[in-house]
Amino acid sequence: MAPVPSSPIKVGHIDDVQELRKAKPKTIPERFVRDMNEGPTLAIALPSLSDIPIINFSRLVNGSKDDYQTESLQLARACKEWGFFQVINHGINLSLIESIEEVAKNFFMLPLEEKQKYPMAPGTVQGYGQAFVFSEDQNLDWCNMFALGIEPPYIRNPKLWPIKPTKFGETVDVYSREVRKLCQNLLKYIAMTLGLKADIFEEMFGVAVQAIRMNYCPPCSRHDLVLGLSPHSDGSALTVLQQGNGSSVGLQILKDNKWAPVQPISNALVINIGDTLEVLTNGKYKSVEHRAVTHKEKDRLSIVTFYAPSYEIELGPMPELVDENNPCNYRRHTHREYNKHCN
Ligand SMILES: O=C(O)CCC(=O)C(=O)O
Ligand SMILES: [Fe+2]
Repeated sequence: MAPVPSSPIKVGHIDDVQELRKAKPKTIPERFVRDMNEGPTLAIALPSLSDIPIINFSRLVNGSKDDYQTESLQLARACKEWGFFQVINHGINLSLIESIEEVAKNFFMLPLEEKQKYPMAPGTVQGYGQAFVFSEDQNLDWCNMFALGIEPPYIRNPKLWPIKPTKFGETVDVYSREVRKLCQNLLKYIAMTLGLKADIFEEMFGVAVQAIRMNYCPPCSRHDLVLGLSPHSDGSALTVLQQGNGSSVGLQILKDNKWAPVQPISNALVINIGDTLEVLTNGKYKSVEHRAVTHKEKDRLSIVTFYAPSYEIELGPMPELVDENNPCNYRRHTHREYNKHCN
């Protein structure tokens, strides 16, 4: 997570979107209104469920040699051509998937005063509010967010850990430990698809940085005018995204310069390659832009884990992936340096 900026910044008035929704304003406040004609359009031939690669994790871990090879090829294709995939049989207990969703939803349903006990200070990324608002004239997303630093322990801010719902902290901790293991394992299989030794990333990353963000987008009567989450790519190495059961279809990823919706698969997790892995792989694996749209009647919850190397590690394309046919495409930087500019 980005360090706290040293000078205070002015972000202007930020409406809480759940409160706005309750107040049913006749028009959407201007700061939320986006120019939907700007940028890429929605894909006409929408991808079907099977288009965005699905990785059966248990076949990578416990499958026969053939299973492993098929799945591993699929994983390589996903990282190269899509930057996104959905992982099934990931080994995280269904009850934990349900519990994190329940505590997240219950948190967002608390009265505003309760949630505001954990405010996200302007320019910072932990607590309740809207992340990435850095100026008074910036557009806002139709989304409430709650974010916490998880690992290493020094990025935790105990004052921002809610005491309600009662099981919140405990559930976030248990869930985050499981997701951390999944990230470490996925990175092993990803390394092997590149012909690298399995623990290359683990050795390189030091004590990896991990953060969780919960996004809640209430329905919006003018969903054609607002965005749940602006287009961005993630600064992480890997991102693990859990889409709420019964939530509206909101995530869209950029594919061939068109927005392609990701159809949720029950109990699956969506994984995407972040900027850090794109740099390390010298651009072989892609960090793809994505956004979230809102729905007229349905709300949407997503629970997102960002997994990245320690802030102190210097990052650049791995020498194994640079040669005369693949010249170095990125300059070296530390993860901390990178986080000053983006997330
Ligand atoms: O809510 C989603 O589907 C997208 C979340 C996301 O991209 C993020 O939090 O970085
Ligand atoms: Fe993202």
